Amino acid sequence: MPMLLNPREKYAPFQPLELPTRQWPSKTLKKPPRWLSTDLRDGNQSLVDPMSAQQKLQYFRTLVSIGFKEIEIAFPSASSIEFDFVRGLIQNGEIPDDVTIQVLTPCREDLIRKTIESVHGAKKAIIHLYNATSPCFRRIVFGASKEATVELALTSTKLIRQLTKDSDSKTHWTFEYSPETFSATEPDFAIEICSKVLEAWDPSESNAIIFNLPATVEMSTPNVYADQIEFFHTRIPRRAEVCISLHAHNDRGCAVAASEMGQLAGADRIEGCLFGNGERTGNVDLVTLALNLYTQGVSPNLDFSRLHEIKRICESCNEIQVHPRHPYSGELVFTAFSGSHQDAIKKGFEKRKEGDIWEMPYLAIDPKDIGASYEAVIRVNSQSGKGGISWIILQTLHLDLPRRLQIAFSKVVQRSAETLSRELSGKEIRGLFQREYYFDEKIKLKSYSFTEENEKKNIKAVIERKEELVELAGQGNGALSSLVDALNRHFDLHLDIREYSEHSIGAGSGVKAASYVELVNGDDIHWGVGLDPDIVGASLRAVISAFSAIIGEPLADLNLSSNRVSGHAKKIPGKAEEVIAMA
Ligand SMILES: CC(=O)SCCNC(=O)CCNC(=O)[C@H](O)C(C)(C)COP(=O)(O)OP(=O)(O)OC[C@H]1O[C@@H](n2cnc3c(N)ncnc32)[C@H](O)[C@@H]1OP(=O)(O)O
Ligand SMILES: CC(C)C(=O)C(=O)O
Ligand SMILES: [Mg+2]
Repeated sequence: MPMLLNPREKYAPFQPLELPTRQWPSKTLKKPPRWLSTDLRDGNQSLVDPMSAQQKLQYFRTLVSIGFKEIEIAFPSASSIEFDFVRGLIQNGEIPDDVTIQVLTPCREDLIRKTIESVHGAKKAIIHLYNATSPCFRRIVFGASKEATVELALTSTKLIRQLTKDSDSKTHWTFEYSPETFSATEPDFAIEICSKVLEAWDPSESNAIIFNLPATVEMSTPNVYADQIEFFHTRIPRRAEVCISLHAHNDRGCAVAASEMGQLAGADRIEGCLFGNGERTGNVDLVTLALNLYTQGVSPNLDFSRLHEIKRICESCNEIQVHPRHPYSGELVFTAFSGSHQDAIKKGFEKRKEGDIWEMPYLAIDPKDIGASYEAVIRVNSQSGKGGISWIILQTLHLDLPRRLQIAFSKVVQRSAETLSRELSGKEIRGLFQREYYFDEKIKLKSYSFTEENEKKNIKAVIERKEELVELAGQGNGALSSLVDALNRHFDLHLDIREYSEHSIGAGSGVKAASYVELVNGDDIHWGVGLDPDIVGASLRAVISAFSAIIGEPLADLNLSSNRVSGHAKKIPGKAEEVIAMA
């Protein structure tokens, strides 16, 4: 039997550079970077089927509407689709004056010429040149020495300079150079090659050269990348004429952290893709980076206030779905199913006043800032508790349930969720509530009147069930107790009120009263809910609602004069499925 190699023995640890002078760990992010979207280049080149021209155009317009001012639109020498797309944008006047397009080229003369030809007539363009600089690539991919690697970059830079800023073209040219595989390149060599490219291009402060320092593959922990960036930032000559750009891939899942730490370490610009699309595990997610800034009180200068729509467009163009747990944009990221989370969020919303600093249990940002409603925040399944369930009732029916009613109703919902083994929708929960507490209005309060006698209230009421009218009469200290007395006398019951509360719904002429009554009849306990424009009417209806549940059967089927209704209150008549089907 051959011995299995322990995979650990296959890998050598990445050697971080020594940087005892590092400053970045004690810094914080205070301003947004320059953003570049490479969705239409790095994102596009990694798709199973690259986007059609139509899809690229839709994507481009979306990026512009978000507010991107620098957009890498293509690798023009790759295919006629890419080349023609660039031409189309320019010729059809699709590029706003404040947007600069960027195109990528390798260090090959024919491909450089084709790339520059593609942007002919553009008002502003960034020509982005790359060659790999790490020992692994020099040795394995190019078979090239350091000198040859520098020479390749220099020859290409000079050619680009000659064809662009030294030409009589009217385009405003910016140059970007990427030492591809920077994250695996010797830091001194990265400085050496970039310094030579810098001299060859000879930028100015007003039109800086962009050095894009990619973590083409993430090699180590994000702090190691940040050290590499700070090393570069503090040693590259003519720093004022240099823009340091980051281009982090996500092989180890740390691209966001690496890009944030890289900014602390001195970077000015970020390249990435929406929702983290891009080669392999993707480029850094620009949505996450931008919205992370919001949570620190920094405006990213990108508009994600309609994130759902942006996501839909990207999913259709990339033909890749955004994961439901993806930060900020995933379908489930603002949703709490579990009881204690729901309870905390409900309390957070109750205590929050308009204009307060956002301080919400479990919610990093206000869903409204990305165009999401609060409806998805609380969803109910068998792990949910009273807090979340009563929040849904408050949001949808405007009923602010008393605590003991919350507990009672959450048991009803819990049973349904367990029976169905799935989430219940808001509509289903509303249906259960109406079914349980309005009792389908099987027994209705038709009319009532009061007279006073010796500080007591006498009630005469008529209730109806299936067109049968029943006249009741009773006496009590108040309206509720007189109706309870009338029901007890007529149906030979021992009803008593254990708890009562009320509140108004709405304001002005449309105001309504909501009343909640907990009735006890021996072992049977049930809540009733009443709604009426009048507070007394709402209270009486709440009593009838609880009474209906306690007797648990249609009124006509009772032996009205003698039989006590026995057994427990009827909570959910029939199976949960039937109730939900009725809701
Ligand atoms: C990290 C990145 O994302 S870099 C961007 C990668 N994007 C793409 O590759 C998408 C578009 N690419 C293409 O359409 C094609 O690869 C082309 C048109 C550029 C070149 O196609 P081909 O000529 O068929 O070559 P191929 O695709 O095999 O490319 C590899 C060759 O380019 C060389 N090469 C790779 N990178 C570079 C570079 N930056 N500069 C110069 N040459 C390079 C390789 O060493 C290899 O050379 P060899 O053929 O002498 O061994
Ligand atoms: C071309 C470069 C910037 C690149 O995409 C990478 O290194 O990941
Ligand atoms: Mg890349």
